[in-house]
Amino acid sequence: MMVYKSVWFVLLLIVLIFLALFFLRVILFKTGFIYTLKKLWRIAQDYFHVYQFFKVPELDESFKENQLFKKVSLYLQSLPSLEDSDFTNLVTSSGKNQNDIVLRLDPKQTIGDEFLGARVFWFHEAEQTSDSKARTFVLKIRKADKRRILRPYLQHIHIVADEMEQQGKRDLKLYMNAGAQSIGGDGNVRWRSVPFTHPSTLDTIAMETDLKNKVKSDLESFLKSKQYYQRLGRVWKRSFLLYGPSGTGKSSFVAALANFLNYDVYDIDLSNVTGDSDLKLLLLETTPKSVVVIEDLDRFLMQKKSTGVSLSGVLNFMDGILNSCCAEERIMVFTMTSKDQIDPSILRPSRVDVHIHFPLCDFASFKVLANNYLGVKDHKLFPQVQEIFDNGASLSPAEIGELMIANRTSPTRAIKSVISALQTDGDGRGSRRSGLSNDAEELEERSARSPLNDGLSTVKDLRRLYGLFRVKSNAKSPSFDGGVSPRSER
Ligand SMILES: Nc1ncnc2c1ncn2[C@@H]1O[C@H](COP(=O)(O)OP(=O)(O)OP(=O)(O)O)[C@@H](O)[C@H]1O
Ligand SMILES: [Mg+2]
Repeated sequence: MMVYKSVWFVLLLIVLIFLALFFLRVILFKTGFIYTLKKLWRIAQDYFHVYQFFKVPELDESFKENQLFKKVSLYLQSLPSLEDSDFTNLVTSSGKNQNDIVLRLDPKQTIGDEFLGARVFWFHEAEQTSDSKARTFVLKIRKADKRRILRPYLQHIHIVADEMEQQGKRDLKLYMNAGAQSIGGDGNVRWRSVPFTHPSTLDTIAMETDLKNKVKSDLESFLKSKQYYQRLGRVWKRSFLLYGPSGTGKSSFVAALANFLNYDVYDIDLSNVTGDSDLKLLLLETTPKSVVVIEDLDRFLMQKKSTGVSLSGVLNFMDGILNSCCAEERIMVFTMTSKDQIDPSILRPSRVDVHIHFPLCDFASFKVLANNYLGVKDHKLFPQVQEIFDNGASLSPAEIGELMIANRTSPTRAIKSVISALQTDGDGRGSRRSGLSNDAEELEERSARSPLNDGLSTVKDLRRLYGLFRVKSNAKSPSFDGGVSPRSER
């Protein structure tokens, strides 16, 4: 009887021990008791170390964006400790894909990072100035580790951030020059920015395939040629002159360039520039890896009223002589309707590296548009469309695109509306093919033209309805007026 009782007692004891262990495990692992112990241990360790603090402000002393701040911001997003920390901010990406959720360091948050066996910390410091945007990242690093790891750690941040940029994880920005009135000593900057979300890509631009491939390989070789440019003592920039009638895709091409390269865009409005030195300062305040654009340069140069920017100011700007600012890659783009009345010095060889002509739509471009807008690769009406194009009739891609959008529910109706618009409005402006020429060497021209047709048409209705197409000047884009013979263009 006694043995029987003690067996029961032992069994009960074992069950109790198991239960106790089970509850202890739950308490230790599920309640964060261990985590708290670890944290206390780390705080105790930190207490006995001497730390140094390195600040990375968002703006430098001349209120220019600090590139290191951008890189640190990107780098911190990649840290697993940000995801694992007690709390952090979830924000929607301000970039192209607004459905993306990204993690952002909270102003009250400190996160750790490990590098070469050393532990470093990052936190935010928001400075309360008149400009509420003044933010600073602070790197906290043990004094004993500083000499060993600081430099390699900063290099590591550069490498990781550059990789992330190349993978398109950087949110691109569109900068616009704010005008003289907003530049002051109180921290106001020359450039204002908004997220750059233009969806245009080189694939969605309708242009000759050969030309597109040449542009792509030109850009790729530009990206790889840092040493080459340095050896030649030349500014590491590439410049493009885009010319062609309104609505042929020049601005869309600029956006496509930025998306292709993953570069920010600086859009210079010359009417907001007070003078040549202001223009230089604007260029000085652009950041590397950017596309700097001046739109409608011909219109500006031919304007009667003076804006303070001289031709030589523009030429210096185009040459990017400010080597100090342009040591790193920049793409410059100038757009214009036509090169005909432009001062020859602007077109001098080597001033602008690549000239690209944006013509009115031809059949090949039409097919790209039909694919983009209607999802149609082939259609029974295509031969008819081709014949009309072959006879010289043409419209701008913007006009054709609008017709397709308006009739997008029925591809057949859309193509028919394009056919009828080409027959009534296709005024033979499409007599020049697109071309890319290095140092102003032009591609051949086509001479097919067709008579101008008067009368109200869908395209004209569209023009009136949307007011989409800016009529720049009668001399430069006569075909939009309908009253001037297309032969007088060019
Ligand atoms: N070559 C093209 N490929 C694809 N879409 C185009 C093309 N050209 C124009 N479009 C469409 O037409 C619209 C207007 O084009 P965009 O603003 O790029 O023309 P633009 O040449 O800059 O005109 P402007 O000289 O009036 O500024 C855009 O919505 C664009 O999508
Ligand atoms: Mg444009």
